Amino acid sequence: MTTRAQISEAAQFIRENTKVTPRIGLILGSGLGILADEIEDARHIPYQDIPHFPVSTVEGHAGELIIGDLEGTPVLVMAGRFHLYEGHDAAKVSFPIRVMKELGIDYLLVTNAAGGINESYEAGNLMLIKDHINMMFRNPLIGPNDPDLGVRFPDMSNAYDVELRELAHRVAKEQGVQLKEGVYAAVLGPSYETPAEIRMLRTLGGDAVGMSTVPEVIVARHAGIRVLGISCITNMAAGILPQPLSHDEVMETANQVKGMFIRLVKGLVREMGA
Ligand SMILES: O=P(O)(O)O[C@@H]1C[C@H](O)[C@@H](CO)O1
Ligand SMILES: Nc1nc2[nH]cnc2c(=O)[nH]1
Repeated sequence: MTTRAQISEAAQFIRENTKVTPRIGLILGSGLGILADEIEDARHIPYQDIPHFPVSTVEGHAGELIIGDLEGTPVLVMAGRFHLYEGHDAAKVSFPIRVMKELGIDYLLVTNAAGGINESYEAGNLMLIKDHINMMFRNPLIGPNDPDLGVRFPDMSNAYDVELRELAHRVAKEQGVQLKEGVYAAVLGPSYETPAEIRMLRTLGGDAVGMSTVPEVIVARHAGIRVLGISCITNMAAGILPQPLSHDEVMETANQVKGMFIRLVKGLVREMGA
């Protein structure tokens, strides 16, 4: 159970370690941490130093908060995120979003590595998240609701902000970047899906599958933060291609598309921060 005292303690620690007031929060998914190198006047704060923060345990997740300037906008970047499959509960995984809200962040740009379910996708595509399907059977809002943090039953009908999505399509078009748009299905992991599970998720309307993002987005919407989500399709989901899935492939593909990913995110931050 996250308390306001824990949120305030973490936020106060971060304030003491930077003079920047961030406007946009970014979460960098597996293999996408390279964007952290683009932050100017960066202040690096390891997660283990921040009160009540978990620490990252997954390869491809650096495990530090970076606060600084990106394209003229003060940002707070999570270089490395937390996952349910690491053993954290959904409230713990999404605790950083509570802290971002306390620090005054209005926008969350969440990214992840995901498997492509939609067979028109291919590894290396970027997908704008238009909606999600929560197949984690977990919810970060379980338990007593603190009305100062948000309502008991938050609306999720525009979880992935339609205006921000229009902005993303405009920026991608200007950059000549192909940007798919689809539904992100979230599962617990850490095992990848069986081919039968991928067929099920396709039937349910999923275009991509991952193991994160949903707890963070639910808390962001509870807190009134506007959300934009981008999946890097790092592999085709199980059963589509005659090859096994691996985290190495996930990180290799993310590395191959990092230039396009960084350019798009910088363009988005420039527009969102304007
Ligand atoms: O943190 P994200 O969702 O980007 O990482 C994805 C999901 C798993 O953590 C990992 C599996 O390869 O990639
Ligand atoms: N669940 C899941 N997460 C991923 N992250 C990157 N690729 C995949 C995948 O195929 N399935």
